[in-house]
Amino acid sequence: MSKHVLAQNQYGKAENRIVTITRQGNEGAWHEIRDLNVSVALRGEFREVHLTGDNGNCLPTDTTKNTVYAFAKEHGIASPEAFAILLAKHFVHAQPVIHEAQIRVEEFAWDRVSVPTRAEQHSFVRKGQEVRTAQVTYNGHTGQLQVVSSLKELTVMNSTNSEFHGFIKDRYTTLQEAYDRILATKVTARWAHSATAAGEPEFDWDRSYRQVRRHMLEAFAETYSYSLQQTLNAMAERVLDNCGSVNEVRLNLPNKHHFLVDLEPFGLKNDNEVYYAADRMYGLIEGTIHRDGVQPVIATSDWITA
Ligand SMILES: O=c1[nH]c(=O)c2[nH]c(=O)[nH]c2[nH]1
Repeated sequence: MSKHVLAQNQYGKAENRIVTITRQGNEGAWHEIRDLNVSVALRGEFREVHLTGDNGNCLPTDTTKNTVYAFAKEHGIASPEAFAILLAKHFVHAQPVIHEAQIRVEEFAWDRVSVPTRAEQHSFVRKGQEVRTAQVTYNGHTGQLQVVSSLKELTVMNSTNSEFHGFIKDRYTTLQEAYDRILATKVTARWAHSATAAGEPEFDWDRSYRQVRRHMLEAFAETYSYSLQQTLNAMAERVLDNCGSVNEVRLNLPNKHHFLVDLEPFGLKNDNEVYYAADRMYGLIEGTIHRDGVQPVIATSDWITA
């Protein structure tokens, strides 16, 4: 007889990151997305599992994860609550040893990028304001005034119009070529203003910020992308083409990978609908684009993380 008591216990797979795309309208060009973080906790007859090593009552956490992704395909995600109810009932009804299931869902909300083109059908910006910053350096000897504006934490996604193929293949390459993938990134952008703009007493900094932000978003949404590097260049060029006061743009773009979940083992076909949103590792694409003849001033050594 043990002198210790196994009290409350529960287990399951936590933080299943899942993104779904539902295609509607004309040729499925109108995309609806849902972006969830789903955690499963099962309670029931798990004494043996803890005390003797007999796993006869143990539904693997891996299975709970697979169920989340398979249910997204089979039933869709109507709402966090509806999806959680489906899952909770499934676990309890499917396995007599499971008496209670608790499903926790976080949903990340997205707005459409509003652009005057059809890109709004598949381009999204995550809800919540980005962080705006400014760095001003004034040299008393030279009188030089340097203004670098920036934004960070601006997360964007294109649910189509992104491909990646034709890359180098060496003996370590396993990446498959992609002809329709999700392209998502959390933008950190810094841009340096010309000395003329910086010295202008009436310069409208708020307006300038809004313009730069809008042009970057529009370029992200409207660029049919063959790499995040190409999108980076397009975003910076759009700003330089439209914002006369900006001389230089530096972008740090983590490639927030979304992997198509293999649903074949469950007899389900994944038609680019259900994705696993990985938060690590991530590709990190960085670069500076400046006007010809201008000396770049923005630091290239900052440590940016996704
Ligand atoms: O847009 C991309 N650029 C890359 O350099 C790269 N490398 C990779 O594995 N995936 C991607 N995607």
